[in-house]
Amino acid sequence: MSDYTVRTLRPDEHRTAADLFRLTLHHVPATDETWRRFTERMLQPGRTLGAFDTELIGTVRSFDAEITLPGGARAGVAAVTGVGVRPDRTRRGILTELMRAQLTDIASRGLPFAALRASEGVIYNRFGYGVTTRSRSYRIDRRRAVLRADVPAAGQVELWPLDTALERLPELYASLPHTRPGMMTRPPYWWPGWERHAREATSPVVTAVHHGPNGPDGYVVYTVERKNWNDPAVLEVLSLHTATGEAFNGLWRYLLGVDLVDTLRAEERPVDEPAELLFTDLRAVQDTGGGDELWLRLVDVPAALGAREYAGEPVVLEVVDPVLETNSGRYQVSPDGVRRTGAAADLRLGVDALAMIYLGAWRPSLLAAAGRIQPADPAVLLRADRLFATSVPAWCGTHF
Ligand SMILES: CC(=O)SCCNC(=O)CCNC(=O)[C@H](O)C(C)(C)COP(=O)(O)OP(=O)(O)OC[C@H]1O[C@@H](n2cnc3c(N)ncnc32)[C@H](O)[C@@H]1OP(=O)(O)O
Repeated sequence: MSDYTVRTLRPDEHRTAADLFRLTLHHVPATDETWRRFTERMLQPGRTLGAFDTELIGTVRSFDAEITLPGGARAGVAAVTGVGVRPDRTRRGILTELMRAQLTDIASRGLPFAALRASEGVIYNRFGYGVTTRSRSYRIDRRRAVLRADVPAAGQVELWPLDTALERLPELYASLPHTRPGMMTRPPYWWPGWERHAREATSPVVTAVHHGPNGPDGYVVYTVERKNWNDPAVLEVLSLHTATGEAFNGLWRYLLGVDLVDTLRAEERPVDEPAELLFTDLRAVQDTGGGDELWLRLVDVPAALGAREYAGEPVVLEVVDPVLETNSGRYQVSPDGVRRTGAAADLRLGVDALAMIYLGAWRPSLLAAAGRIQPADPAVLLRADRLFATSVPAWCGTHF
């Protein structure tokens, strides 16, 4: 029996919730101006929940977007963020109640997925989220980064002043193809966060747009940190999205030509991004890290399983969902479709492990070896690996 209640917040309660979230991240509250210009515009009405005892002690929120699936279809996803419980009320089940209420609400609105970026790796598995995309970070030493003569040069790069970028980037981003599973649309609730970052940054946030034969086909947003006259300067790629290889090459060619830069850094990039292929010395590019990027939750398991493409032979999954129990059951998954079945299960797995194989980030056989999936017979794992394989590694590329 809990001594608190959970409910959807009214708009006049949103600011208190946003400040509570900031407190849990050890940030100061939003100023009146930041609240009015940016934060308030990031909150989709009806999507912020609060937990109360005598006052607000915990909160979660989301906004609606779409995510790209293997095969190219897009499906609705609740982009979950703003998760925080007041430090004097943690570890007594408040997040658990908020997550249960939020997932029930997302399910009732017919969205098959929820997704988030996790502040810590231990929080979200228990609520059915699993790591579904992974990323790579790298650094380019500009002195060693000599472009190969055979890298095609095509198109033009043009800088957009910040006001132009704020006006035109949403449309440009929306026009670029989602070339990887995991990529997400950026609805109007996403852009004020970007604007805030760009306007409040201490170094200029620059947008360079590549123009190909049919108009803009890619862009990069970057900033250069150079504290003192003699300090080494680092160019940081904040966002890079391209429709074509020409746009990718053209934007890197441009970035390497930016003056007064010693190192270029790109974080949370696709694991197979071919940056080193551009250079005479492929060691000009050095990996600096990587890790989990997007966490996915299949909220409506049959709808979610049925929305992606598969290859190979059918496999029967027995899915266990401790939070949204109607998802639990057996599903036959095959290239011809997905249906509930009474047949014996080939694989038994939690809904969080299902998220880990769903976009191809992990092969089922690897999760089985680690004890996260239980096969009825090890021979089925090859079939399952083939069934869930994707032609290109998943990547999201949108922070929220
Ligand atoms: C998508 C995003 O917004 S990411 C941002 C997440 N927010 C933060 O990191 C802010 C700081 N942290 C917090 O506000 C809180 O600690 C939260 C929200 C992470 C957790 O809230 P709580 O109310 O303490 O979680 P709750 O009590 O429901 O925990 C449920 C279980 O998860 C465990 N757990 C929760 N958070 C953590 C954690 N950070 N580390 C280890 N275990 C944790 C609890 O121990 C508990 O385990 P049990 O069921 O075995 O007892």
